[in-house]
Amino acid sequence: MRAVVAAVRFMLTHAWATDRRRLVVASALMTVGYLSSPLVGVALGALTDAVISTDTRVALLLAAVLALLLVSEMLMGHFGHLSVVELSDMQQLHLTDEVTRLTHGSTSLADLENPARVRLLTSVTEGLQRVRVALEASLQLGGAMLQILVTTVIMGMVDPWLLLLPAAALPPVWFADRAQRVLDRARDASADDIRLARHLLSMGTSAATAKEVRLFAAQDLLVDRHGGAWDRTTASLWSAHRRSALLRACGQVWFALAYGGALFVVVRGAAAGGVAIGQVVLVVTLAIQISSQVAGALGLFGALQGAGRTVEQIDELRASVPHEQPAGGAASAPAGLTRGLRVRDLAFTYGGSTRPVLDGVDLDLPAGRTVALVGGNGAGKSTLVKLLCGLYRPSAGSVQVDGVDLSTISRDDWHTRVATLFQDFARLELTLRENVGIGHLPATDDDAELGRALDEARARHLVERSPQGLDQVLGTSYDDGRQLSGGQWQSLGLARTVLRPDPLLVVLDEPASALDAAAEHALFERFSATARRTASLTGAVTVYVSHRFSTVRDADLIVVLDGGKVVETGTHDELVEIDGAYAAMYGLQARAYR
Ligand SMILES: Nc1ncnc2c1ncn2[C@@H]1O[C@H](COP(=O)(O)OP(=O)(O)OP(=O)(O)O)[C@@H](O)[C@H]1O
Repeated sequence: MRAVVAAVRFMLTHAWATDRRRLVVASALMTVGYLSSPLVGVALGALTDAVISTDTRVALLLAAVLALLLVSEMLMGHFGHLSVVELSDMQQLHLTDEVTRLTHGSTSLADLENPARVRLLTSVTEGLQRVRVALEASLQLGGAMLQILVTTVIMGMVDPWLLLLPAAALPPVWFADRAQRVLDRARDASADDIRLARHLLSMGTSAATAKEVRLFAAQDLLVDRHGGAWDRTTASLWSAHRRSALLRACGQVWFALAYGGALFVVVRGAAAGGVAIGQVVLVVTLAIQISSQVAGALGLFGALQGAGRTVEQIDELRASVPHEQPAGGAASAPAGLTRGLRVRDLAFTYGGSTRPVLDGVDLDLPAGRTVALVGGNGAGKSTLVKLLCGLYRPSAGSVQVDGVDLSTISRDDWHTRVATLFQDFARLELTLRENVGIGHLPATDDDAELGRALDEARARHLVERSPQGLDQVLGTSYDDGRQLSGGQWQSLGLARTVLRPDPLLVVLDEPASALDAAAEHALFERFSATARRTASLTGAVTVYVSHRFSTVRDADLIVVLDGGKVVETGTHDELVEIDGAYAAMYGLQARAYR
């Protein structure tokens, strides 16, 4: 019941704010349509009496009224639907926009990796389809309630016992409520399988993964797993639908018994001579109507319960995203760095795990310097980088920005001062302009600024060789889209990074893993020039993660991580001198290249 109230309140408030004239017109048309049905019963009863008393003039008049009422009953709902359909589309669009905004609203990656939140998002996106019909269902439910009320009053005027008939509809409402909950629980429980099925489908159909799928001949596996996920989902939903239908049937059987009782009351009255034939016709007509009215209202009730659940889940999503308070703290990031970044006794454990990935990390990353993070797979390099970027909150300890705890700085503000290029940077199937402009959105329409970034990244030729220039769409999904090679995408990624104005932290996390050693060296040379310029302007710290020691050796400071702890720090020469973990890794790679 609570979900129905939530749905009706949301739909009507939103429709009123969007287009109140259309809402009023739709409500009026539907009300006229719904009220026509009980009036048909009244006209039919009166017509019967007029025919029996051979009053032809009244009978003809009533026949005309009856015809009008029947036409109105058929057409008003249709015109009501036409006036409300556009509003319904606008509502669904509004909610879809809001869900998209809420999905992007959380600045912490941990929220996106939280299984409960991911499940909630799946249920909400599935439920958005149901919301589309909810405005019309709200108006129809209002009309149906009015219709039942008018029908009851008319029947009560024939025999007060008949006033009890609509009360007999309460148990079916209760059963319908239970039935809907059974369905909702099954839908929520299937959210993981639905997500898995979608993921498997996109793996098989997206160009990015299709080559591996084909080369590993994994199509059958994907199809089987996809089928399995859908089988589990449909089995669970079918079983829920069966239980739900049984519950609804219990309510309907109950109502059928009450309906039979009502007819018995009237027929007995007619047999005793206390009820006119016209009134018997009236009650039989209304009693037939009321059973379909109650069944219709129950159906609408179910649809609104589903939509209301989605509206409540969107509220849950809204509550989980901090809106009023800026994420992180209220302080602004400094204009420039003089001391640099300090990491103090930092520990981090991923949600759902008890094992810390970083533990007791202490580091000084001096302003204006280049720092390389090295270590074996899973040592914690990327995690440390994400903590420096403010994408995760530390489990213990702190990151300090010129002595100010990063957790007290507004996260949005900090993010505008961080320039990154990750190994899995986003390759957007949008225009070349947008792919670079996302590094600093205000510059998206500034061709000169984009040109500067593209020059620094040595990617200008990509624009020159594209028929549409900066407005060339990238990717293979569109007819006129242009696909780029791995290295060309990398150059665009770099242009995006250098477009960021005045960064305080520049991060390159294995951006060149797809490049050969010479290309990686060229990339870092280009990047070092930019890093030096940025460092002189803002004292920015540049952190890069790489497994290529030919690149690493040029860093001002090298940090060696192992098992989530810092095991060595120093320059290349110092670390070779110590002859520890770094020297061993460097020696191994140097021998391999000899
Ligand atoms: N999102 C995540 N959720 C849970 N555990 C994670 C997540 N990301 C990484 N880990 C775990 O944290 C540990 C450190 O991973 P991280 O990616 O920081 O290592 P890395 O040093 O960058 O490794 P590589 O050189 O292989 O990229 C690994 O054991 C990994 O399994």
